[in-house]
Amino acid sequence: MKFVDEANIRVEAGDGGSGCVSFRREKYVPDGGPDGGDGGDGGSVYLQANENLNTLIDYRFTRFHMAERGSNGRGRDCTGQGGADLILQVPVGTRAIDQETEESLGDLTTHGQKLLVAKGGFHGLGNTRFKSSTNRAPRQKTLGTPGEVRSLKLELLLLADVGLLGMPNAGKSTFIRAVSRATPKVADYPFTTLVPNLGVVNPRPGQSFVIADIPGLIEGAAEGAGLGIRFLKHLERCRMLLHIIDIEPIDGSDPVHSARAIVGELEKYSPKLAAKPRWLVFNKTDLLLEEELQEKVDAIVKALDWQGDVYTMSAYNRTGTEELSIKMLDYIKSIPVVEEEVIADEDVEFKWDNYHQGADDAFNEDYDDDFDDDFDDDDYDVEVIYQR
Ligand SMILES: Nc1nc2c(ncn2[C@@H]2O[C@H](COP(=O)(O)OP(=O)(O)OP(=O)(O)O)[C@@H](O)[C@H]2O)c(=O)[nH]1
Ligand SMILES: [Mg+2]
Repeated sequence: MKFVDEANIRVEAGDGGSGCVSFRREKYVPDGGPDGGDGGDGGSVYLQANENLNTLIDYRFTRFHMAERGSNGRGRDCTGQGGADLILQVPVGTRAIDQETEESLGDLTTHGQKLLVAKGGFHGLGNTRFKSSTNRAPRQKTLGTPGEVRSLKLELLLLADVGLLGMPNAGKSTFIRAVSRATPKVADYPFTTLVPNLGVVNPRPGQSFVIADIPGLIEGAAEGAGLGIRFLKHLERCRMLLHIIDIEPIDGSDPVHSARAIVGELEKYSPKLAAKPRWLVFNKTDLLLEEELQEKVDAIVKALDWQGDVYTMSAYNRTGTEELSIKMLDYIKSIPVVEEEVIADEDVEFKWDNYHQGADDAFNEDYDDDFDDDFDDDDYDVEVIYQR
């Protein structure tokens, strides 16, 4: 299945239905009062997280999504029907960004979570709402307000506890293969991994965590070198990072230089991500003799002036990988869960009182005392008068 982690869509909420101007006309009731109903509210557009989905591919094909318009009000005090909401299902881990303002509207991190992305229009008022002691046959009504329209960028962020970081060929995919059932491609050329992979690591029965393998980073990635840094966004929700360093690069490059480059790119991408707990893991220990190994590790750690945790492993031979998994599990359990900032579902609240108040004031200004039977030409389009 193709892995799509970004999609641009346009969402349009429904407009509110207009109010109606109508008067009660029945046999023996020749001059009944106003009975024009309000319009219905327009439908809103929501995103809803669904754990059964894992890509945004559908949104590449269908880009326009519209909720229903509210119906207009009708005579006999009939309120127009509200437009149905449109609920778009997206994978858990989706982030919605407003393309114009670049503002994040929210993250959908739990199954079933809903996020309002375009609010439906408010309904217009029928002429019944405008009746008063001084105006018993009002011919005012209001139009519904337009629904919100937004261009959205959807981004799927993988939800993993541990993120793997490192140069191409460091052995990230080999590591995830060693500790989980994930089987990403492994090869001796850079940029083997082109899309992120997730693996579930199960070091002890009933206890597991998720690890994310992303494409390798190189110097200048922030400026677009290699595959760039866009995959780093998948590490934003990780609780810790594992920086994998090839201790004996086949191309003879300096591991210290490479490690610094990775940290530099990380900082350029996001200081918040760079501040996450990070462990150094030296891979490919099988290529060195034991004494040589310790010496080299010490030298690199010293050159990097690294104070944090250091581990060594051979992902290929699977030496040291199990111990590392157990250490990660214990560490993840020991750190408090940082609650994701969940933007609460916004209630669609309509300020009926004020709205009505405003209409009333406008009416009082124009129509005080002497009743004027003129009405706007606009009113004709929904005027309904029942006569028998
Ligand atoms: N000798 C030895 N080779 C290893 C070890 N781990 C990985 N390799 C080799 O290193 C090469 C690259 O491994 P990958 O796992 O594809 O590296 P990667 O970090 O995922 O690379 P990209 O996906 O390109 O970023 C492969 O040829 C692996 O067989 C190890 O522990 N020892
Ligand atoms: Mg890889």
